[in-house]
Parts: sequence; C-alpha cells; structure tokens
Amino acid sequence: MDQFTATYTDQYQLAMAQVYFKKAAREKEAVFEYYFRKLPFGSGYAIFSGLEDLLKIISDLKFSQADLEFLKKQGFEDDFLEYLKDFKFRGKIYSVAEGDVVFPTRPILQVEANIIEAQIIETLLLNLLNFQTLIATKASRMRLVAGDATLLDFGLRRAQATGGYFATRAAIVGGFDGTSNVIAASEFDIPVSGTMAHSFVQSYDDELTAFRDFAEGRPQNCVLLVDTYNTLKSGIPNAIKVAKEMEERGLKLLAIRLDSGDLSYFAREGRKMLDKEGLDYVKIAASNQLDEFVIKSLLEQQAPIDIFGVGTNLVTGDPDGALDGVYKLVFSDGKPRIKISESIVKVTLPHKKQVFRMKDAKGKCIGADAVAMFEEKHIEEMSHPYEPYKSMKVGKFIQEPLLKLVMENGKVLIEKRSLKEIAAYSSSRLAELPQEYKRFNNPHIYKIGVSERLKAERDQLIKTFKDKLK
Ligand SMILES: Nc1ncnc2c1ncn2[C@@H]1O[C@H](COP(=O)(O)OP(=O)(O)OP(=O)(O)O)[C@@H](O)[C@H]1O
Ligand SMILES: O=P(O)(O)OC[C@H]1O[C@H](OP(=O)(O)OP(=O)(O)O)[C@H](O)[C@@H]1O
Ligand SMILES: O=C(O)c1cccnc1
Repeated sequence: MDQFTATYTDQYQLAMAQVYFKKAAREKEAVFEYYFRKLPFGSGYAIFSGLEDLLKIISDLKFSQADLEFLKKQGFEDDFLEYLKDFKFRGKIYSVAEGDVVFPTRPILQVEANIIEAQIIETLLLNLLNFQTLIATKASRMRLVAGDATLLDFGLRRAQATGGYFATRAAIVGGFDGTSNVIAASEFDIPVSGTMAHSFVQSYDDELTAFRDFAEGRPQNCVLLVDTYNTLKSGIPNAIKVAKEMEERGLKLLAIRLDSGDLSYFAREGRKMLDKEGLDYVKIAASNQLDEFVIKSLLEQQAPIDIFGVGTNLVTGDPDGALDGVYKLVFSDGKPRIKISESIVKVTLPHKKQVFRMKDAKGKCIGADAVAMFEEKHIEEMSHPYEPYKSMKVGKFIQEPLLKLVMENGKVLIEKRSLKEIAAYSSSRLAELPQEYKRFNNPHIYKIGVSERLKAERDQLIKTFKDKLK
C-alpha cells in the first residue's frame, strides 16, 4: 500500500485547500459524509468494504518530498507547501462497521476534521470505499447462491490493473473462500490456491504425461484441468489414471477443473466417471465467465460442482462499472450546510448525523434505517425523505446506532480484525436481513427514513435559501 501518499487525490482538492489556507480558514471545522445513491446489480443491499484499509492509509498519510516538488512546479505557493510538509490527518471518523449491510442515500461514514484535511482525503476515501463496496457486494451475491460450495477469486488477470489487489480483499469480505492472487493473499492473510493452465498441458506432447508431472510436482492440493483436448474422452480418463497412481503413493487428487462447454453436463458425467472408479473424494471445480446468475443456474440444474473459480465478472463488478458513492459537506463553521438541487433526490441532508437500524424485540432487522441528528438517542417517528405524507411510527423498535467513532486525532481506534472475522460479521449481518431484500428479482426496497427533527432542519434550510432568492 506504499503508493498512497497524500497526492492520491484530485487537483481541485489541493486548489481549494490552498484557498482555505490563504484565507486563514485552516482551522474551520467541517463534517463531510459518505453515501451512495444507487445500489449496484439491481441488488437489494450492499456490503460495506474497505474501511480498515482506508483508516490505515489515512493514519499514515503525508506528502513526500517528491510530491512537494511536483506541486511547486504546478504553481502551489511556498507557504502552503510548507504547511503541507507537516500535513497529517488529525480529525475524527465515524463509520458503519466494515462488512455491514448498507443502503443508498444514508450516511455510511462521516469525517469531522478541519476543512483542509477533510477535503484532501476525499478522493482517496471515495476511490477505496466505492470500489471495495462494489466488489464485496458482487461477491456476496455469489455467496448467497453458492451454498456450501467453495468460491475462489481468479480475477487478477482481468482486473482493472492494480484494482485486482483490493478486489481480492473485498471478495473475501463478501464471502469468497480464497484467491489465486498471491500478493493479496500474502498482504491480507487470505487462503491462496490454484489449479493449472491450458498452456501446461499444451506444452507436453501428451496430456497424461503433463498430468503425471504436475501431480508429482504438486502432491498436495493437486487439481488437473481436463478440457484442453476432449473432456470426456481424454481429460477425465487421464485424470482418473493419475488419481489412481497417486493413491498407490498414499496421495489424493484434490479435484479436476472444467473450463468450457456445458459445465452442468460435464460435471454430471465427470462425477459419474470418478465415482465409478471409487474416486468420490475427488472434487469438481468449474470456471469460465461465471457470475451469480450462472452459479445459481448451475446449482438449480444440480450440477455436482464443489468449487467455483470466478474472475472477470467478480473483479470488474460486471455489469456496473462503479458504485456512485459521494462525499458531501453537511456542516462547517458552526452551521449546517446543504446542497440544493432541482431533483429532490439530490438535495443533501444537512448536519452531523447518526443512523439507527430498526430491529424488532427478537433483534431481527425490520428493513428500515432512520437518519437522525447526531444528538438524538431514540426517535419516535421517521418520515420518508422526499414524500411529504409518508411516515412511520418507530418508537417501539430497538434502535441500533450504526455510526461509531473509528478514528480520533488521526489515530485508528478500532481493533484490527482479520478478513475472516470481517467476513463472518458480514455474513451474520446479512443473515439478520429478511429474505425479501436478498432475492435477485425485484428485491424489496429497504426503507430509509429521516427523524422529525432532521427533516424540520432540512426544510427550514431549504426555505431560507429559497427566501434569499426571492
Ligand atoms: N449448464 C450451464 N448452464 C448455464 N450456464 C452455463 C452452463 N454451462 C456453461 N455455462 C456458462 O455459459 C457460458 C458459455 O460460454 P461460451 O459459449 O463462450 O462457451 P465456451 O464453452 O467457453 O466456449 P469455448 O469452448 O469456445 O471456450 C459461460 O458463461 C459459462 O459459464
Ligand atoms: O472466466 P473468468 O471468470 O474471467 O475466470 C478466469 C479465467 O481465466 C483463465 O483463463 P485464461 O484463458 O486466461 O487462462 P488459461 O489458459 O489458464 O485457461 C481461467 O481458465 C478461467 O477461464
Ligand atoms: O488457478 C487457476 O486455476 C486459475 C487462476 C487464475 C485464473 N484462472 C485460473
């Protein structure tokens, strides 16, 4: 993660920061919030990912000497560069826990800092959180349909350049079991695994010798790719021969991999052929442009596939190129701030806030979160954010506050969790979400409400701006 210095940002952040600096506004306090507007993949929920990376990077963030020299050449002024030399993020961050299920239009994370620091970290924050949340959500959809099958990330080669690194991490948060990506596995302590490529088989004059040599070189966790020439007539029979030879040496072939054709048909035929030879322990792995829909379909066809290797569609978040997460100013210099728009959906909610998840007496999520003023502890009624006559009494519900202080004075406050722990937390939060929000077709729309106080504050602010324009 060494590539992240404070110039991992857009130039306009620095242009604004220099003006704040010159106008002696550098101690001006600001609160920005992170949220997204639209769920990706037609999903009924998203999985929040990337927080721990973000906090770690922010806590170490500085401008290098080379950064300062570059900025000088761009015309930034000496006194400002002198200030940047000692730049450190010293603010607070409140956030939803990494791995939690999250929904559009309500704050997931809040930054409270002086305005220069809060502005400089914007691009980095959006870059990390939008991407990982997108990929963790995609991975989670595959986990939902894959049941007990093993899910492996094979995506590095298809990822948008270095994005593959964080895509692997996010895939694990979303419920994948392992990866072929060695650097990410080593950095994030993720189980690493893999099979063999077609080139290995092609490089030999015959498939059987290729399989024998591979099994010799990789006696544990050996997986043979069986579709280079002919899956049923050559690949699987040769794999069976090698599996038998391994048995003679006290070893076990782990799996065969199918990478083309009708995966359900080949898996069924392959299973029969292996079982007939007493090789019922040999697993079947499948790959080839898989996604949540193909995995769901294969399992509905009762394809006996134990391991799915997923590349392109996972790490590129197909078909959604990006999560549209934004970072908006909601409070500064002692005053609430609002962005007015012709489109009511784009009018921001002012003030530092808290978000409550509504739960019934048994602790089950009822499918609603309410956004409130930060000071509010319990709310009686929540209103639809835009539709004036829609509201709901919520006083009787357990109200779980979601935004917790995770950074103070630039220091990370939360204990580092392993990815396994984050993934387990994510899965437990997803289990609390009723089924209707998890289906692929027309999922139920999760309710996001605003407290009466917050709504009144917003409406008053809109009125003030409208009155000014009269
Ligand atoms: N039984 C099945 N049910 C649903 N989808 C399947 C099934 N078998 C394979 N698929 C998926 O259908 C697509 C098939 O892709 P394609 O037509 O390119 O076949 P292919 O076998 O890869 O062809 P080629 O031999 O040229 O590589 C892939 O996304 C694959 O995962
Ligand atoms: O289809 P994806 O979900 O993106 O999964 C990854 C794909 O990458 C590999 O193919 P590639 O042709 O790159 O290499 P190979 O010769 O090892 O098959 C692998 O065999 C999968 O087909
Ligand atoms: O290990 C594998 O089989 C693998 C790894 C990356 C991409 N495709 C396949």
